[in-house]
Amino acid sequence: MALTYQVNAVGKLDTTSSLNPKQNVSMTSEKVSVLCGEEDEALEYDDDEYDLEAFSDADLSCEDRAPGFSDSVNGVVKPRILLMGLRRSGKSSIQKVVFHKMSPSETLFLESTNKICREDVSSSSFVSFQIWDFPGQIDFFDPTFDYEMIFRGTGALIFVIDSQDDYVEALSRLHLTVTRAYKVNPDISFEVFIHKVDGLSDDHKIEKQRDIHKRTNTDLTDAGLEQIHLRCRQQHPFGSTQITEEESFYLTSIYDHSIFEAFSKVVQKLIPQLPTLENLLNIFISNSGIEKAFLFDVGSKIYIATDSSPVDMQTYELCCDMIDVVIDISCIYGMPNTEAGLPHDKDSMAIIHLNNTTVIYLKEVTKFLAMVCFLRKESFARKGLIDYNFHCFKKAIQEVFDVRVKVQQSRKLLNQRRWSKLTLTSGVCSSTH
Ligand SMILES: Nc1nc2c(ncn2[C@@H]2O[C@H](COP(=O)(O)OP(=O)(O)OP(=O)(O)O)[C@@H](O)[C@H]2O)c(=O)[nH]1
Repeated sequence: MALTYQVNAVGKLDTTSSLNPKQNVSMTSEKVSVLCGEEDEALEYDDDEYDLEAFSDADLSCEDRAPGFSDSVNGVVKPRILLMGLRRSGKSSIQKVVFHKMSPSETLFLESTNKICREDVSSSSFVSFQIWDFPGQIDFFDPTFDYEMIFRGTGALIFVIDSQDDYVEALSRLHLTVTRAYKVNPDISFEVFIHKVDGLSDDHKIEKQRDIHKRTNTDLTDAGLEQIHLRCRQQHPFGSTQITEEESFYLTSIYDHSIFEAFSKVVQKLIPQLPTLENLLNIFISNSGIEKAFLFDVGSKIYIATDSSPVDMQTYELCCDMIDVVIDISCIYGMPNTEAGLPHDKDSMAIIHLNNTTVIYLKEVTKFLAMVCFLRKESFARKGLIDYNFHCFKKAIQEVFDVRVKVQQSRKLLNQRRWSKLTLTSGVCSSTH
């Protein structure tokens, strides 16, 4: 997919004119690749669905180890993220809003999922995983549901709880899911989305979060599984919410940015290069007079890394708004007759001056990643220095990519060798029979 749009949006944004986060421009082109039978055979479909029974040995043989970003059958690295929860808790809506740019109001018309929907999200080299959306009524005791196979290859399990409903049943289902999954794969990162919080007051939200957090961990301790302690978000003493490293409970809604921010944290936990990226961002901001920098996957508005200073929701929301502005402007005024895809290319950049002397600076890093920085107007006077440091940062990121590609290639080669050895041995066996 060639990206030939050019975006050089430079303008002033008044913070009082807030942008509607629900007006997203459709611009991603996600693909679904289905691994079928043979090792290197990957078919591509647009959104497909699979029966529980369809998870045959072929799938199992594909990913029967704990996944990493460097693990897969055809050499492409795809950790699994499972979306589980009771019926109508909002699983499909989350997936559609975050990865398909569906407007939240359209999710009202989504039909209930009755099969597992599996999708590849491969928008950048760093953001590359599979999402499996499970139907609400899944039964662990159903013999056709091979949960061992599913959990064995899973990186993160997101359990969605409808906060507007009674959550007693959801908590017992969460407990069952976590205990089963942990037994099969203790490396899974468990994430709980306390969802649909748009209908709750701030006090009510915090109260529910505390209650769910407490009950979940009490149930786990009672079951002798205190080692799976799920952590809660820290509330800053001055009211703002700070995002902590190890949290597992997120207050989410598809009607604001909370769902994107929560997904960002889930995805970050699956990126092995995260400390390197964070370190590079720290070096970059400290040498450039920048206050905060994010590395964004432009298509999904997931931030894959930021420097080590705390993130507050307002800053994150401003970044999302800026990306929307850039994409909207480039969709309207970008080069015509280009292929469908991200209207974002290597020359993309945008500068927004807020009326409180803050400048937000967006610059392309790779064709799918962009850096969004916050800095004071005075620091922006040294734009030349910032651009030079950014150039060095970009080079360093490229090196991280290169190392990853090399590791992937050598793993693929190793797999192929093992595979040919195996077929050779079985060929020798059958010929001696
Ligand atoms: N208020 C509110 N409603 C939401 C939110 N997310 C989803 N919904 C609504 O919840 C309903 C159920 O959403 P789905 O995404 O179909 O739920 P699901 O968990 O996939 O349901 P099953 O496929 O039956 O398992 C829809 O009407 C959505 O519009 C949210 O954040 N806030």
